[in-house]
Amino acid sequence: MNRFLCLGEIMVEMAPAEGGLFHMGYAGDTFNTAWYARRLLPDDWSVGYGTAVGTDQVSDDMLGFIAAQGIDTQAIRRDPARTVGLYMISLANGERSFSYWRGQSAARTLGDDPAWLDAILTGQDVVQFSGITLAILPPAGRTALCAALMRARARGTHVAFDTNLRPRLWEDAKTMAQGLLMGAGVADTVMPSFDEEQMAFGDITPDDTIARYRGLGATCVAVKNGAEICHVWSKDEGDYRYDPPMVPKVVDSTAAGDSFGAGFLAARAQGKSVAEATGQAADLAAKVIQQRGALAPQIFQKGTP
Ligand SMILES: O=C(O)C(=O)C[C@H](O)[C@H](O)CO
Repeated sequence: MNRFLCLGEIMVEMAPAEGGLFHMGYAGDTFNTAWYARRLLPDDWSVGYGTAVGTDQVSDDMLGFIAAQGIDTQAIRRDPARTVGLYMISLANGERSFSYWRGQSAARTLGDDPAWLDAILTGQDVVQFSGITLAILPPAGRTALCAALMRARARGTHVAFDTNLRPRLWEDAKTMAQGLLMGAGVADTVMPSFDEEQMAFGDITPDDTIARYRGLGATCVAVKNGAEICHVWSKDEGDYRYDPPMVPKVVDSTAAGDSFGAGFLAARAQGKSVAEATGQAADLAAKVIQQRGALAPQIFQKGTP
């Protein structure tokens, strides 16, 4: 069995629905990636999620939901002193903004126990984490998590980092930039978004973004760029450019990057080329942003995209 693990925080999600109502679900950037990866990878891959939740009813319900999605819960620690976080999506013309209630969530303790981290990371073929995974941790937790990922990488795990910038979750812009560099520094594959890299590092072109992460040791960098051309570089295949399909109407951009990451990593994990991986990633993201909420089961109903 091959093993794919995503690490971070899953929250209760309140997504706007018709008639001023909200639909309650469960989501979180790295969990969304796990959820899409589960639908893309064949059965000889296990897809797991690594996090910490509480021991209360909502944490039990969340675990039940995760397991029901076919996602392995063995890497989920229970913390009786804490519970899970919550976020609400607000939409304006298809662009989303988030309000969070996650200050004391159990997932903030993800980096607290290096022995537990080593145990859950051992034997994983691919491990994905994000800028949000790091942002929610205290400084010592960030360092401990990156050190554990570095040890896993040395044992042969492919580590993937989605930079996913959320300035409000970081202490300040300087700490955020340092955190992103630390995360990228332990990763084989880095998946940044160009607009965020411009904001955090003042990049002029996607090639600046690629150069920075290559310099930190990445072997593959896929720069997402909304509706614009996606620039990808890999050590084995060199430069690749992909012009994403036109999306007639963006309904909700939530999880665009998360689903792109799932499409890209699932294809690469199965030995597909950068071109195939980018095509699968961009096609999936294009479908996801035409649906409300982070997880869109309806797009899989008539077969795999
Ligand atoms: O913003 C976050 O922390 C989330 O995980 C909420 C969303 O699901 C995520 O941002 C979508 O990418």
